[in-house]
Amino acid sequence: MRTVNFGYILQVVAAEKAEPPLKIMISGAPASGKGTQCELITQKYGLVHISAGDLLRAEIASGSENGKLAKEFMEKGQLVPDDIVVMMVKDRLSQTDSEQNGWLLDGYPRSSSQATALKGFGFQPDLFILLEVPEDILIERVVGRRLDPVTGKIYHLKYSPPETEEIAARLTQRFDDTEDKAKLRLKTHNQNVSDVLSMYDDITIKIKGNRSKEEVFSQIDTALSQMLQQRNTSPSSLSS
Ligand SMILES: Nc1ncnc2c1ncn2[C@@H]1O[C@H](COP(=O)(O)OP(=O)(O)O)[C@@H](O)[C@H]1O
Repeated sequence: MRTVNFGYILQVVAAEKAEPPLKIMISGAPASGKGTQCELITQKYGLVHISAGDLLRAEIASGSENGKLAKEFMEKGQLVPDDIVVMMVKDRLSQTDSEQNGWLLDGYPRSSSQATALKGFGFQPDLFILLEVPEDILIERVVGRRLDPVTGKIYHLKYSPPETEEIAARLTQRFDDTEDKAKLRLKTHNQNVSDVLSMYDDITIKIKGNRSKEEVFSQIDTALSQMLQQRNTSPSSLSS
């Protein structure tokens, strides 16, 4: 008589019942707090953080032709052409870790054509987070922003200074974090944000970003945990 492997069957059933992982987009003007909030969100929810800006900086560091071309646009605070950015992001979203753990897409889409392209590949977010911060605060944040190349942690010389002298000594500044370049990036953001929002207006939450990082995260955390709760009590999960 064949023995039934109930353990395997339970695993299959559990896998089928498992909720699909969260898919989140976070958007906002330069220095609106996307990177800082992504650190906190990924720590708590285990999503894969995919930053279009980081992918582009890695491309520049690799010395590739695309990287060289991308840097020309980034130096001017302009959007890097879709034919470079779209495939980079689509390929990263398609990787197993993003599919299994869910993704937190940072700084993409930045135009309606990018949003349409991603939708064409079958990527649709559950939630679109827009961080909103007054422009004068943004400029002050950009010029004081520093990065720790060892940990990837983001600091601000005035608002979030490094914990030790050792960290302070190794901090770097992004080549596009000057006041002039920040104003160009801000102009680019303002030119595109309403087109992008119109693509996700039914799943968008707007969050005031001019508060402590903890207060901003608390509002995002509430939205994400409510979303997970709704999923677990939604008719589909009850019936399945
Ligand atoms: N989705 C995108 N499409 C085109 N260019 C992008 C995109 N995301 C980032 N970039 C380029 O990289 C630069 C840095 O982006 P990012 O690291 O997200 O910083 P920030 O959001 O603070 O401007 C942008 O100014 C732009 O030139």
